[in-house]
Amino acid sequence: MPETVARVLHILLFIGATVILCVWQIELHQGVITPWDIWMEPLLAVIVGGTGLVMVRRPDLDARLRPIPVSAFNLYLIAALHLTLLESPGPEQWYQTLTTLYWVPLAYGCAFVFLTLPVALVVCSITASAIFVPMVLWWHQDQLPTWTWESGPLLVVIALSHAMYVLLLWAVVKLRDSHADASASAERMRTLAATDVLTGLPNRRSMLDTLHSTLDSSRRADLPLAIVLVDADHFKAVNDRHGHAVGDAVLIHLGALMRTHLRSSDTLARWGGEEFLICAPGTPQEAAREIAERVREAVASSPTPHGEPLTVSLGVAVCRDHDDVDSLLLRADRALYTAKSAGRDRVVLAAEQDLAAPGDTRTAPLFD
Ligand SMILES: Nc1nc2c(ncn2[C@@H]2O[C@H](COP(=O)(O)OP(=O)(O)OP(=O)(O)O)[C@@H](O)[C@H]2O)c(=O)[nH]1
Repeated sequence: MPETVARVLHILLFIGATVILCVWQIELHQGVITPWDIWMEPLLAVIVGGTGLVMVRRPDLDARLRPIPVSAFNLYLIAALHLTLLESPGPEQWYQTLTTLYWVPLAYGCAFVFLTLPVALVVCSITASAIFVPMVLWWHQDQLPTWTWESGPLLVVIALSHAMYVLLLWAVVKLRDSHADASASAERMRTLAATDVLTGLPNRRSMLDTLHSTLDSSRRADLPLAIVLVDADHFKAVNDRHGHAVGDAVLIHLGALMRTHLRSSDTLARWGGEEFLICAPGTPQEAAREIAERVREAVASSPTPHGEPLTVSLGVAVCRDHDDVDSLLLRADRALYTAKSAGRDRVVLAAEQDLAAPGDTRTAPLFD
């Protein structure tokens, strides 16, 4: 996102420099250019385009460079207007004043696009004051000789329209910021809703979404999908002996430890209580067994927060043709149950267990 913003600003600067050069050429050819614009317009184009170039080459300087084209543009307009009023008292003053004034809202816009809101407001106030205060004073003292009596009301109308531009820009920036805030807090809420508070891992709800989408994509790509249900052994005893807080610390340790032994493409979630679930896309049966064994060994051999040995039992299921998420989970759960019954601290594959006990109909409730 910040790169997109930077790219848009670079494009704006290059287009801005090109437009200034076009205006310079048109005014030169039509003979309506002022003596100062003969050099001020190309100088402005060089500053604007040059800043864009430096920004592209040195993105680290972006924030420091942003005020340069904005200040140059605003200062140019203030200078051009004052020079027009002081140095060009002929009939062309009217034309030159108005052509300068209609560029000023663009300078306000640049301030809001390139600078922070408070700085932009300060820049716009300075520009508007530097333009309108002397003009009104001169008009009031009848020092604008070629202007007719309509000049006064016209000045007021233009000043009001400029105030409206600034107000509108302020409103747009405020709306944009509040939209960005709302998007960020919606994103935060989405993350919170999908995260287990204790371990920071994806929670059951989020894992169910992952399972459904991974099953679909694995089917489409004709890739194997394995899941591993992991359950801490005798965890109740940890709580009973060391207290719930230590039990919590053990669960956090378990989640972090297992995460380090999985690929980045695998998802590890807290499935509930002392149960974790691994979703391993693109994993056939033997590889799934290896993952489960690796996790089991890592847990058994790592120091624990409560200073006692900790083991886990694991049930592995690889998706078959007719499996859906529920049946896959059920097979992993049965394999885990077998691992527990067989003495814990072991890995059981659903496929082996299906063969060994085809009549097993244990159907523990899997979903809340
Ligand atoms: N500290 C802590 N304990 C939890 C949490 N969630 C579940 N538990 C505890 O985990 C224990 C699970 O106990 P059991 O279901 O009997 O299982 P177990 O003692 O691990 O025995 P087996 O699974 O049969 O090896 C219970 O005492 C729960 O209170 C949690 O978030 N924090």
